[in-house]
Amino acid sequence: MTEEILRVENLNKYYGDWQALHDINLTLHKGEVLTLLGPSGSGKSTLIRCLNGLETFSSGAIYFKGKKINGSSKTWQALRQKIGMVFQSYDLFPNLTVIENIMLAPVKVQKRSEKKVRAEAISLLKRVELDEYVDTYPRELSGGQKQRIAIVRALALHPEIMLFDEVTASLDPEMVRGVLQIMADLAKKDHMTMIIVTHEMNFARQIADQVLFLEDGKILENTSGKEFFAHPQTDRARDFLTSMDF
Ligand SMILES: Nc1ncnc2c1ncn2[C@@H]1O[C@H](COP(=O)(O)OP(=O)(O)OP(=O)(O)O)[C@@H](O)[C@H]1O
Repeated sequence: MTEEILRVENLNKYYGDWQALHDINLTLHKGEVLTLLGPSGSGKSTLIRCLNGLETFSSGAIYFKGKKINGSSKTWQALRQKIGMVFQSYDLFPNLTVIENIMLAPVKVQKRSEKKVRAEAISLLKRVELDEYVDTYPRELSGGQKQRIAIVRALALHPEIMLFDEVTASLDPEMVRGVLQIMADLAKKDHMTMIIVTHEMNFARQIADQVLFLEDGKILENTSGKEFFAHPQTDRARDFLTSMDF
């Protein structure tokens, strides 16, 4: 069995009196890809944000490589370098160039050698075919390019797990494929451990080792990708797949 990277036990999350997540349990091993699927408002973003400390949770526990995460901000600060996150909105710093965006945290936070970080950033940019934009500002890039840079920026921190929250949702259709291809490459070639929230069902089917299907903050199905797409067990999941034209 490969190493356990992340385990969530009985996680509950309230916004005020209202419960957004109910008793969430999941386990993810090194190199596995988990996709979080479910209708709008089912709690996918809330869950992924709890996993990197952007949201607090009300009860339950999260373990990173077997170690329980205590909720202190210091613990999260250290952990966040191991947990790469890419959002729907690219969140690049507008006043920094592409290379400055990528190098900022590895140099300033991780205190790694500037020369090495730069060389690595350039090789990552080559990989996503954007090395000619090293000194460009984000405003001069397309949405798809910005999203590829956001992925590179997260990878430059050498994360042990990558979280992707609807990273193609605001992209023009012709930009989507390039971004999904990079994510597929990370899974297949780098064996990156990943959690992906996506509405791209064909992509999810290709990439998911594990699927969690959420509705109203509850896990209705937790199964292999193969099983979920071939034989969804619940009417809700079948309806969802139909509504996604799948
Ligand atoms: N900060 C907040 N305060 C109160 N309620 C919130 C907050 N954030 C999210 N919610 C509610 O929690 C529920 C789950 O939202 P969440 O964004 O996690 O769903 P989702 O599955 O990611 O949806 P989508 O696919 O539309 O992004 C929704 O009903 C939402 O309105």
